[in-house]
Amino acid sequence: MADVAAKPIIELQHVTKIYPNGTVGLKDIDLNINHGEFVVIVGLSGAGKSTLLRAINRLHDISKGNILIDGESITEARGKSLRNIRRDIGMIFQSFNLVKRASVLRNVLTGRVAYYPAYKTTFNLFSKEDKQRAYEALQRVDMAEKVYNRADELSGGQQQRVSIARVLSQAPKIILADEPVASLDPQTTHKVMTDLKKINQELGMTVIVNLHSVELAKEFGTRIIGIRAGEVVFDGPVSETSDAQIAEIYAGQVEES
Ligand SMILES: Nc1ncnc2c1ncn2[C@@H]1O[C@H](COP(=O)(O)OP(=O)(O)OP(=O)(O)O)[C@@H](O)[C@H]1O
Repeated sequence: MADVAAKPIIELQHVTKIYPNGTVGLKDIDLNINHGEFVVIVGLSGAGKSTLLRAINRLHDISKGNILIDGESITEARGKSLRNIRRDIGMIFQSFNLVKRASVLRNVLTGRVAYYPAYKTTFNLFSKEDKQRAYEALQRVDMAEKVYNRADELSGGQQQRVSIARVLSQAPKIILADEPVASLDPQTTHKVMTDLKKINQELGMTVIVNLHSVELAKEFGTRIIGIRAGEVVFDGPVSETSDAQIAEIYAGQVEES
């Protein structure tokens, strides 16, 4: 049992991503992320943070290397096994990616589609259990009273919380959040980050969040990974990370103190 618990949930082995136009997105990245971690990825715009998250769930194919999810290669997976691995990975986007004209409930239920054959989701044949599950996910982010509202009637922060509920209804092992608070005001930002933290602590889901704000990274993360020009330039526990180290991620230089 101890061995199973010790196995990382995500393993990146020599991962390189080169875009078709020749831009190097990721350069020979080796990284292990353990079950239950709350990892924050920081770095300048263009450093490769989104590329890294999109490589993990294979929204982007990588050019070299291998990525294992819970011991299984998502890089090599095809068909049903790829779908099954992807079901274990939920994604939260800066722009929420809700179906704006659909109800909140309908949006959250789409988190279940990977569990159904296509025809059932086309005809809205979600089970009673899944509707209950969707409602509970909305309760967890304090959005249950909006269950029948249309998504486009909600504020940005509310839409992001609905997108978190959608991920929860998917019941993944991993949540990837790509700049989830970049377009939100400070108060709403706090609420969304607190929801993610609670989900991590109470449900044990592994969370990886890309953030621009170092302050938020220090407040919510337990581990900081710094990316610069497609490379990991820092990796350490938040509690032991100094401001000078963070400055180095951004500037490429250690500040003298
Ligand atoms: N589809 C693409 N084709 C070519 N180059 C791309 C593509 N997507 C990203 N890039 C490039 O890859 C590098 C990493 O981009 P990425 O979006 O991962 O950075 P980021 O750290 O997430 O930045 P931001 O914080 O602005 O979102 C950048 O140089 C970017 O211009």
